[in-house]
Amino acid sequence: MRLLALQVQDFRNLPQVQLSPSPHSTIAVGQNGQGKTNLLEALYFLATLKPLRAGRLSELVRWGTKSALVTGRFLLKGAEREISVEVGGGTRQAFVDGKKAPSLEEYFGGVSVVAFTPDDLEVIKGGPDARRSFLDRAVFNRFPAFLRESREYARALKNRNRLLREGHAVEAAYLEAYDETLAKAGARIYARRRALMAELAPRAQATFASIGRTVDPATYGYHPSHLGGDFATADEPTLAAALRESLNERLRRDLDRGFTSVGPHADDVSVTLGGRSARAYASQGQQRALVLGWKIAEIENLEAAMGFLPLLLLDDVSSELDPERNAYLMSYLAKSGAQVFLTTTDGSLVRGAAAEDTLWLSVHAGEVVARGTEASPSP
Ligand SMILES: Nc1ncnc2c1ncn2[C@@H]1O[C@H](COP(=O)(O)OP(=O)(O)OP(=O)(O)O)[C@@H](O)[C@H]1O
Repeated sequence: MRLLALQVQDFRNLPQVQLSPSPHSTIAVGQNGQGKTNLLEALYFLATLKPLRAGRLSELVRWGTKSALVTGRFLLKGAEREISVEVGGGTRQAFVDGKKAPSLEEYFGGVSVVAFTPDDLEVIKGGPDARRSFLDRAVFNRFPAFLRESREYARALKNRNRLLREGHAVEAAYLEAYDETLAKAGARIYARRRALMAELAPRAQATFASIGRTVDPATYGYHPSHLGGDFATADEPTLAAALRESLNERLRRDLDRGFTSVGPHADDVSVTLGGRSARAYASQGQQRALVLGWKIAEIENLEAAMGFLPLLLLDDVSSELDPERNAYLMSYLAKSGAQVFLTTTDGSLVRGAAAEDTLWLSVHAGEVVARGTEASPSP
């Protein structure tokens, strides 16, 4: 997969950007607050239809304008394909080769992207919400149908919660029908997350072992809470039955509280170092290495599953890592041959990822200017 051309119009502070990225590294350099992350976010949004930073869709549209448009021309398995996404009025519309996309699967069609941002540390430091959304981005990358499936689950959950808020007067048979839908959709989410973690965790553990500078092993795990039975081996109908049973058991409490307390929306990811919670015990540097281990595992896993590397977006990551781990990452990127977009306030930090054909961009007040293709940044 390769991005051949990118066009951005009225996305955040970027009025108009048109560029032909390098097959290897494209590096956007600029001072703080100029639009570097916005450029990566436009690309991430194009490839996933999800904002990179949490928030409302309307935040993506440049102030004073009605809609934003991002278009990318990709080379996928030897054929060229253009996808675009338009955001306006709080909704988004996806297009394939200029026509409305018939389905999300059709739209994604093999396009895949992995982003590294300073916010990724939330997977260690943040709460379960941040960890779930981190996990789900990886699940979606590996199984694009997950976007539709997780929406089905969210819809079923919203309906059930609405009923629960109506309280004990709700007819049991009515609620049972909702539980059935929720349990089936929930079982699919469990199975997708479990499949992703089974592939990813061993790779992430191995990468961490080579960059963590500690003999303590890392573990990355996903264990649904309040779910009986043997989660590791249960098939989907068994998972659905187990979830239905848990929903039943907690019904009285859920009716009192007005929301559903069990299901994939309440799960967490655990990251440990030397058998202890990484959040509580790992140092800052170790926490960063744990995240880096996950991300590199994600890239390798996608390459193994799809036969090609995803597009990589790195937002100001070099300033977050210590020199040794930064050098590791840069040489990994250069060796991997992946197509990479990096942002930085200081070009010298990412020079290790730059090849002869690196495209250097300068970003200032929403203007993105190509400074040419060269092996090192011009002054
Ligand atoms: N919808 C919008 N319309 C116009 N401008 C916006 C919009 N959303 C954000 N901005 C502006 O975009 C700028 C931030 O851009 P961005 O986050 O890309 O900065 P950056 O170059 O990555 O900076 P840093 O190095 O600090 O991370 C801010 O000036 C912000 O006010």
